[in-house]
Amino acid sequence: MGKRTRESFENETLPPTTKQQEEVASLDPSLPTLPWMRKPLIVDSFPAVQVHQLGCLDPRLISALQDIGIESLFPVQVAVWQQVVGLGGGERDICVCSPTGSGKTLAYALPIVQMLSTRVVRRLRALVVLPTRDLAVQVKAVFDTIASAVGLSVGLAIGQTQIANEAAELVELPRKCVHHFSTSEVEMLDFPSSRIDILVATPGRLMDHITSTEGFTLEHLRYMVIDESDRLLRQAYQDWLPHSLERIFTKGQSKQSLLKGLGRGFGMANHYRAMKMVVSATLTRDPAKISQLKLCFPLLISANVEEKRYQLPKQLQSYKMMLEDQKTIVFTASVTSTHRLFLLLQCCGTRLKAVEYSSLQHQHDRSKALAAFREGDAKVLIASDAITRGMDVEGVMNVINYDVPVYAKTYVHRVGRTARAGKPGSSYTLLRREEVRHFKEMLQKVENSKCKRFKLPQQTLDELYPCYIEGLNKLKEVTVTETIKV
Ligand SMILES: Nc1ncnc2c1ncn2[C@@H]1O[C@H](COP(=O)(O)OP(=O)(O)OP(=O)(O)O)[C@@H](O)[C@H]1O
Repeated sequence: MGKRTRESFENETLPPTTKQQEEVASLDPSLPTLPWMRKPLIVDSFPAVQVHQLGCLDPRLISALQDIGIESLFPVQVAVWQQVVGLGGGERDICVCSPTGSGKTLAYALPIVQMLSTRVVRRLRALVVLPTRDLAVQVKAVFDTIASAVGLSVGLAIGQTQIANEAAELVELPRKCVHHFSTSEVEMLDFPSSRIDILVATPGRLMDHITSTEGFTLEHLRYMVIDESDRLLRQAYQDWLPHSLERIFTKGQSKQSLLKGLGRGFGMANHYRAMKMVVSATLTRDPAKISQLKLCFPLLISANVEEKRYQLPKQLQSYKMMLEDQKTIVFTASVTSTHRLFLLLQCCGTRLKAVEYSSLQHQHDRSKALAAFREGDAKVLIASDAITRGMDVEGVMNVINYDVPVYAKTYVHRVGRTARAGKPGSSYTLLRREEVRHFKEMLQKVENSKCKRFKLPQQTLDELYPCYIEGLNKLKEVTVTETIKV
C-alpha cells in the first residue's frame, strides 16, 4: 500500500467498518436524539424571497447576486439569513440539513459577507472548513463572487502550494523600514495583521497554519462554518476540531485586542462568541458526534418534515435498471473499479469523451479531469465516492449508479449531483436481483425517493453487445500492459 499522505487522507473513501459503525449508530432508534433536534425550523415554511426585498441586504451585494443570475433566495437561504442577520442574529449556533443542490453554500456565505461588510479593520473573522481541496476551491469561488463587492478578501488554505507561500497570502508580518529623517530603523507594524477576512480551508492545512504560521490566529473569528459536517466529523486529522475550537476565544477578547478595538465586533463593540454553522445534506444525529462541536443554544434548520432521515431534491426522477439473469459485470464504488470502467469505456471505442476522478489519482490529474467535465470537454465523469459530496457542476443531467451504494447517505450525496437548484435531473441505479431488497430498504430512509423501473429495449442491448465484448477483450490487454508498467 502506498504512503498515506494527507491528500489521500482528505479524499479517501472511509473503510466500510467505520462507515458501518456510524450508520448503525445514527439509525439505532434506541439511541437518544438530542432534544433540540426534535424541533427543527422547517425550511419549506420559508418562501423564496426576491433579493431586493431582503431586509438589510447591502445594495452592492444585490448587484453582485444579480450579476451571477441570482434574483431570489431559496428557502434554506432565507431561513439561515434570518438566524444570522435577523433580530437576535448570531445568538445561537445553527445546524443546517437541507437536500443536495438546495443552495447551502450561499445560505451561509451571503449572511457572513453581509455581516462583515461593515468591518473597519481587517481580521480573520470567518472560517469555512471543508473535507476536500476541490470543494474548498468551489466554495471560495462562491465567496469571491460576493465578497469583493463589499471589499472583503477571501483566502484559501488547502495545501496546494508550499506552506510559506500560503502563509504569506494569509498574514502580513511586521515590517521594518528605514525612517525618512534618520538612519535608525523603526517598526511600521508592531503586530502581525491578517490579509484576509474569510478563510476557506481543509482541516489538514488549517492545522498547519494554526501550529506553525506566525501571526495566524482564530481569536477574532465571528463565524465558523463546518460544511459537509458529517464527513468532517470523521476526519480526526491532528484533532483539528478541538484544536480550532480551543483557539476561538469565547469568554471575551484579550486585553490587547480590546485596547486596539480589534475585537470580534467592530470598534469597541465586542461579541463574545463565534457563531458556528454546521452544514450537511445528511446531517448526523449522533449525540456523541454532535457534542464534539460544542454548540451553543443550537437550532436545527431542516428540510425534513417527515420522520425520514434524508431527503432528495423534489425534481429528481429516479429509475432502477435491473440486469436480468445475464452474465453481468457489476462495478463497485472502489477506486480500482472506477479506473477499470474508465478503461473499458475507452476500449469499447465509444465516441463519448470520458474522464475518471478518484482518490487514486494525483490531485493535479483529478483537478484537470474535473475542469474538463465542468467545461463540457468531457461528457462523462467516472468517479469513486471522492466526488459524491458537495461538488457542484453545472448542467449535470444524469447520475448513474453502476453499483448500488451500501448506505442511504451515500445514495443521497451521489444522486444529488443532479437536479440541483430546482433544475431537473435523473438518476439510474443498476441492480442485480439480489440487491433489489437492500435498495428498497435503503430508499425507505429517504424522502422523495420514488424509483421507477427503467427497461432498456432488448434491441438496444443486442446492438451494443458486440462492442461490449470487443471492449472487454481489449481491456484485458490494457490491464496487462498497465500491470507491467507498475
Ligand atoms: N438563490 C439561488 N438562485 C439560483 N441558483 C442558486 C441560488 N442559490 C444557489 N444556486 C445555485 O444552486 C446550485 C447548488 O448550490 P450549492 O452547491 O450551494 O448546493 P448545496 O446545497 O451545497 O448542495 P450539496 O449538498 O450537494 O453540497 C449552485 O449551482 C448555485 O449556484
